[in-house]
Amino acid sequence: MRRPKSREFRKQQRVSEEEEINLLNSWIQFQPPDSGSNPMSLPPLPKNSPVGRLDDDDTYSRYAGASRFEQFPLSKKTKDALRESKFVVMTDIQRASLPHALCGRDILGAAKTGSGKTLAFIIPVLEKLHRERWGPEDGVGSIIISPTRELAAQLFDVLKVVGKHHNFSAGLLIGGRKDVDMEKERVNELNILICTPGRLLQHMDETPNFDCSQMQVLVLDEADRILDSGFKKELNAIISQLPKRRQTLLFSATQTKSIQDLARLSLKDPEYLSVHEESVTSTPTLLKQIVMIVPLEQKLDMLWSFIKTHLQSKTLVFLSSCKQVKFVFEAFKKLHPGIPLKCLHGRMKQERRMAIYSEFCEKRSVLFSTDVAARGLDFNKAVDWVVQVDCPENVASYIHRVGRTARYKSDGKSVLFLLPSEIQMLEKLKAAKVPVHFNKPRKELLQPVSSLLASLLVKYPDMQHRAQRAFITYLRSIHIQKDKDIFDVMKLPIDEYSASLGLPMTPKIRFLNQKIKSKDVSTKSILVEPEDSDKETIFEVSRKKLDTVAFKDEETENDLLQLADTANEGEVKSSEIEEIIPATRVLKKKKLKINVHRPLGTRVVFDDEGHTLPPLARIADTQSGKEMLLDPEQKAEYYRRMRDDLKKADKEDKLIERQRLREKRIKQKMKWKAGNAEEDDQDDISGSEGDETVDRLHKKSKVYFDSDSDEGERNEVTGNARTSTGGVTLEEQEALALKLLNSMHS
Ligand SMILES: Nc1ncnc2c1ncn2[C@@H]1O[C@H](COP(=O)(O)OP(=O)(O)OP(=O)(O)O)[C@@H](O)[C@H]1O
Repeated sequence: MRRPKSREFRKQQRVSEEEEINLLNSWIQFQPPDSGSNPMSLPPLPKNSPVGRLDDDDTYSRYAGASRFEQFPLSKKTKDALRESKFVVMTDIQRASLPHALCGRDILGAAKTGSGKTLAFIIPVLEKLHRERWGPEDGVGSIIISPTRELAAQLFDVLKVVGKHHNFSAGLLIGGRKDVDMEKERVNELNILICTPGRLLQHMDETPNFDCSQMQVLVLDEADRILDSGFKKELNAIISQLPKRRQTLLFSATQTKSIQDLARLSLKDPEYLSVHEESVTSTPTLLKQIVMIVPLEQKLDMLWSFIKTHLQSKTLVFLSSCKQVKFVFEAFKKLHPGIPLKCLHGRMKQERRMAIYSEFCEKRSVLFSTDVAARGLDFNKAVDWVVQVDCPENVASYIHRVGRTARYKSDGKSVLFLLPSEIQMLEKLKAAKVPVHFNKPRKELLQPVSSLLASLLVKYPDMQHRAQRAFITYLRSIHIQKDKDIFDVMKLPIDEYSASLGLPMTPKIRFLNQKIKSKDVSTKSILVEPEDSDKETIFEVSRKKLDTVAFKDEETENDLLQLADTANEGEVKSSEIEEIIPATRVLKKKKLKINVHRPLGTRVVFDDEGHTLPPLARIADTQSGKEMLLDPEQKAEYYRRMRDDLKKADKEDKLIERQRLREKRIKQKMKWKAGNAEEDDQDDISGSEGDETVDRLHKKSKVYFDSDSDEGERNEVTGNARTSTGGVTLEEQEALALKLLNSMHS
């Protein structure tokens, strides 16, 4: 009951003060009511002050030429915070948008990445609520929506810095946080919400009495992303619950001009401010952008070589799926490149995601990421390199990814690996005013990694699963791309790619089976067979002799990348690309190694035609006989049972691997205990307790896991309970299979 009264009171108060407030325009000495001062007794107007409402064109033009925050009619609290944070001179987008935003107009703001768009909407939000004398009991006054959690957290940090002298309450509402109940209790007390669309909608749907009917300013950061189809449903639902009378601010480096998109937001006579539209380039001027043609099967070699030759750089690597990120990160980590590696993707727990983000801000390292890190993130301005291993889905995505470096006044570099079949991307970049240098790598610095990966996959069976998943998801990501001019999964050298990940055999790709069957010409056919003399030069982009110019920077000596032809920027012809010499399949050179330590039951068996057979298939073959397989019904039954057996065998393999890991951990624990026991021995000669512990540990090590549990999650069960959970030993498994086959045979 207190709230309506309070709003009513404020309304009356506003009416009575309107003239004065309008004149003062809250630009100095204004104390909000909750600071303890009497709101009715505003300080007198300073003489000759630049007074006047900001919502008339006269006043707008008065401030349009201002270049420093100090010159703007902002509240003292905002000004103080800006000055303390060393924000003195405004950037182009701030200078262009602030006068309009402070007048209460709707804005569509577009400016290059790293050009200060965040302050261009945080300041108007603070000023609007400040002028409205917004207090805790007024509830939600502004909602700022960001497409990703990390970006939302970053915006929250900026808000805390610039709004530190104000008395507003603000909340960060993002998915993946467990304290949603606590949020529900407090969300109505918050004045500024910074949120991701999903979490905001969750509160709108679930939080009792969640009220944003008084909201004044709605901000969409990375507006084109939030308005695109991925967030369509959420955004429509959100908009339907917001008051129509509001100010709406949309910002992005790649702004949408789609009438349909904008219509959904019911903008009122918006100002379209694209401050860099006339600029020669659509990317930051201090950004050096390189494109290299890298065949799919050599991407990891190239990435590995890049990392090894840029150990002093902070590098952000983009891959197209979580599973690729996981695989490349885990595999490279095991190979110890000599620089810390990190990974970031949407499947990680939120706390971990935030921790990785902060760590990467602080330390020189290589961060492998999906597009969760593509937009808005400002890693302390210090990313040296952005490496796009997989081609972005479109030019906008390219611009945002490279925009993680060369922010504000810093410089930066980026490199994009393009497949020969993705050459059309160059045309699109050129059309979008993205200046790229076409480079070829220095082959003497290349360090192939595929054979190392193959060994890794033998040593760590779980890595094989990761590699398979990475393989499939990459192909799927290409398959589902909309832009078929660039992405064509049928042009990919699938077997070679599989081998380059270290996989012994190409995994089955169900979604492509039909297509692949009908594919009679592989991509190899479009590649020209190299002449003998060229056979080793697998990374030559063209056989044409080009004058090569070294890329001049502090890392020139070690630089893997070589500028092929500066005059050739973005103008590589497809005919040249077709001359790329195909790589020899890595596995051909690899010596066959037999791993005697491989766990029982995991040996790969091949049939006469070279196809892999599951462990039990061989037994089936010897036990069954061909006649039985000729009968269709029996055959179907046989296959069904065989499938069940294979599932069991697969579970068994997983179980063994988990057990192996667990035993390894226990051994380590024992070692550690033994170390401690040695120390203890000096005081306690009997040492019996230590022995008991070891014994206990031994007993404990005989555990079975429920193989249906999620990856990484284990449900331990005791030996007695194992049959009830489906845990069986390998011997039992094989005996069962034999029994089954015998019974079928008889
Ligand atoms: N007026 C200013 N003076 C000094 N530094 C500024 C100013 N405005 C912004 N910056 C700094 O510039 C960097 C980039 O700003 P911001 O993150 O707002 O860019 P952006 O345009 O939103 O980029 P993106 O398009 O990638 O989201 C930040 O580190 C920010 O602190």
